[in-house]
Amino acid sequence: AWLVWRGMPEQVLRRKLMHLFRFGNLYYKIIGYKGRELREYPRIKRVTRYFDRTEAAFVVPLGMDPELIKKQEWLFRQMFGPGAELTCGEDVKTFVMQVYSTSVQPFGYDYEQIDQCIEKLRLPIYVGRSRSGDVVYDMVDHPHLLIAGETGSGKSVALRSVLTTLIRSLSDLELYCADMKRSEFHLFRGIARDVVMDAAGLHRIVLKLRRELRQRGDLLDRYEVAHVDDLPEWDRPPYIVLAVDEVALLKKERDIMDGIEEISTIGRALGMFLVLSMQRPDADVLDGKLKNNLTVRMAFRHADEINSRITIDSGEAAAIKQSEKGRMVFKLDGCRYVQGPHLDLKDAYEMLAPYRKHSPIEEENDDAAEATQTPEFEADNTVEVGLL
Ligand SMILES: Nc1ncnc2c1ncn2[C@@H]1O[C@H](COP(=O)(O)OP(=O)(O)OP(=O)(O)O)[C@@H](O)[C@H]1O
Repeated sequence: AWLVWRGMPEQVLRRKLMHLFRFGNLYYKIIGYKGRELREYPRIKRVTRYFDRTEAAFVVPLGMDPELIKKQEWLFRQMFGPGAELTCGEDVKTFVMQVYSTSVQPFGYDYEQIDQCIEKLRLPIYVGRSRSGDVVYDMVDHPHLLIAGETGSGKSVALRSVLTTLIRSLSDLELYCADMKRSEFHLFRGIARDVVMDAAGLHRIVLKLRRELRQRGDLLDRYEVAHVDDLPEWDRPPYIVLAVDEVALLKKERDIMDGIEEISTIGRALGMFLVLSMQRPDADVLDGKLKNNLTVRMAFRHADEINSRITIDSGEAAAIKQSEKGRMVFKLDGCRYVQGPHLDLKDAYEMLAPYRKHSPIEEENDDAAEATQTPEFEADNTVEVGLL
């Protein structure tokens, strides 16, 4: 009977969890009599089995830093497999670990189903499906997204689906797209305010957005509020999203990178958000402030653990198989495996057709005409100097 009891899934999970606490050094140390070290491990409150998952709740001992558990959450996936998800309760000391037996298969972008998930969000990002269900978040609460992964891992498809969802759900969104690879953002011509394919174009956009930041700052000051959402409706500016594909190519463009860093620092309260993508996470580009401000990360397959650590502070994105297209480690309040929706270019064109004001070809001609005129940023600089 004892052997049968020991072999029960609940007991196995309890033992494994205790094992993990011991080997991961997850305990509270007390120095006892004659300097002897006493260890108090987290207490497993319950283990429950459901048809699709097993759930364990544990409480950290009084005095133990819960961050220790959060920092080592990769250990839980190492021990229980990619189906393990760890969440922290509201009382800060209780954690719930769920181990799913089901796996997530690739799936297509289904806008009806996505619409249901994002109903109440102001600036909705549909990430995809994890084993526990659809993953969505509000960009207003979690600004600035970084998408990284090696070539062919699914970054462009993710960018396409994220921007398509935003366009479809906000009628007054101001979208700016910069495509350093010149391969993806033609889809948004005629919809976005501006679509540029080179550093000079992006420089112009960044100057414009920096000016907009200052104007919005003055507006908040005038109304004495802390966020654009608190402004009266008639004077509330729309949200702005700047999407840059392959931002690592801009690392030598100091002016542009400074502008992007400024948006990442003060953009949240002013309603300006970033979506940046890069193939190889570059420590020079992601160093310091910018990396800290890109609070949400989608890490598709990375070439090696070092790269993966730059993106998500853990080596897990290197463990995604090459065949697992669209699979990512999604980092927001911890990490979890998520499968992104597949949206191919033709479907995206059809889906966005009603939002297109004029054809991409017409816009290309407009751009060419604009390029022959005085660049906007030069004119703007003159006005600013005049004002000063
Ligand atoms: N979510 C997904 N589900 C299923 N297949 C996907 C998904 N995302 C991408 N793929 C497949 O992977 C291929 C490559 O994807 P994608 O073009 O997004 O890669 P990438 O990371 O942008 O590569 P590169 O950096 O070279 O442009 C796509 O053509 C598609 O077939």
